[in-house]
Amino acid sequence: MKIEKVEIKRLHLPLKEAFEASIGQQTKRDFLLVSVHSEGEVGYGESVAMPTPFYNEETTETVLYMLETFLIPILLNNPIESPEDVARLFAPIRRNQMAKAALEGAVWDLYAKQKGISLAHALGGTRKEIEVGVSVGIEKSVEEVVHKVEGFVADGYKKIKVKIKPGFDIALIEGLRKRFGDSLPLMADANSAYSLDQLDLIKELDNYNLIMIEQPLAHDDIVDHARLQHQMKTPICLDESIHTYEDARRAIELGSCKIINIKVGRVGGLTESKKLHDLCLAHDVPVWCGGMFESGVGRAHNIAITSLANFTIPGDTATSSRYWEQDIVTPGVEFAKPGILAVPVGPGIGYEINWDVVKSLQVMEKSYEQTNVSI
Ligand SMILES: O=C(O)CCC(=O)C1=CC=C[C@@H](O)[C@@H]1C(=O)O
Ligand SMILES: [Mg+2]
Repeated sequence: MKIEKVEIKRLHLPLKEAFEASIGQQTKRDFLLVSVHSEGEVGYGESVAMPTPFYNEETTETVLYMLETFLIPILLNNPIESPEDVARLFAPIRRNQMAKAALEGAVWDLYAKQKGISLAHALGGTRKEIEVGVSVGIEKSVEEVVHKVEGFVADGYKKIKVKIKPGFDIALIEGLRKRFGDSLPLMADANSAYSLDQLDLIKELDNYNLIMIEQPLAHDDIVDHARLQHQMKTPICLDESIHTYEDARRAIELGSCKIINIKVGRVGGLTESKKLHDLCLAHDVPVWCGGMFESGVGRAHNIAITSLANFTIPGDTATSSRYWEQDIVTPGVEFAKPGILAVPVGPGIGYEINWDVVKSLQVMEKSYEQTNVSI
């Protein structure tokens, strides 16, 4: 397959309401929609980097820079047989996982469309439906979060993830358990807001039957997490600490976690996500698909990867209407049954782009064709 052209559109997509976590507040997505063209077919991918480097080191601007300067020229100048070749071509470039994933995801979609199969099928997925969880931000009071969760439970979401930070943690979890009882599938995500100095406080969370605690300690740590996991019965789940298959291998070996959140962008794409999935399966470590407030394009990629067998925990693959007044795909990503999304069976991502919506959100557009630049 020869990639003839790559297009990038930068879009500003406002969230229905602000979302707060310990790392700051989000009010809109500022992201890149990437299209790759070959032999009349077009594949789509999405950059999930945030505009600010508070979740990880990448931003919308760094992704744009890496795409233009290195990744797109490499792709345009090297014919590929399959999407796995893209990961191999990008391997000499260190990190910049979200930039790599945006382009690699578009090639996976293109590849599946050329073969006339769904992206899920191309990835080796077997599920026809996936269970869906929802991520709930920090609010001004425990009551406000409880109220939000009431709505999501009524919608049928299969897992509730609440954001915690020091000062908004134990009372919140206690309030939720009081209101919904012990059977509510509940977890907490700290986005690295704690250190081992707060060990006693973190250990208190063991009393609330949480499915897991996501990334309680530093974003670049696996050693302290291992210390913590050895002293807690609640499974620790790693998010920010895992960027590659090798990171996961080391974390599993150390006992730093019992669950891994696979975010396709954070680990550099679908090929690496698949490898990570297989590694975790071999070690009896369940995985789930985390979200980055994706538009329908990124959401469709997340649904496809979640169709693999070891994605046994509902992911943050909420519906389009959870975050957007109008998504950029049509139809929007919505439940087939409460809490359940159908895995699309049409070619590629299985959703069409709504170009009128894209046009209304677009703040920049660029196109790249074969050059003589060699990297
Ligand atoms: O996309 C979703 O629904 C989940 C969003 C979400 O919880 C997160 C996205 C990005 C950074 C964090 O705030 C958080 C996470 O860490 O998982
Ligand atoms: Mg997280």
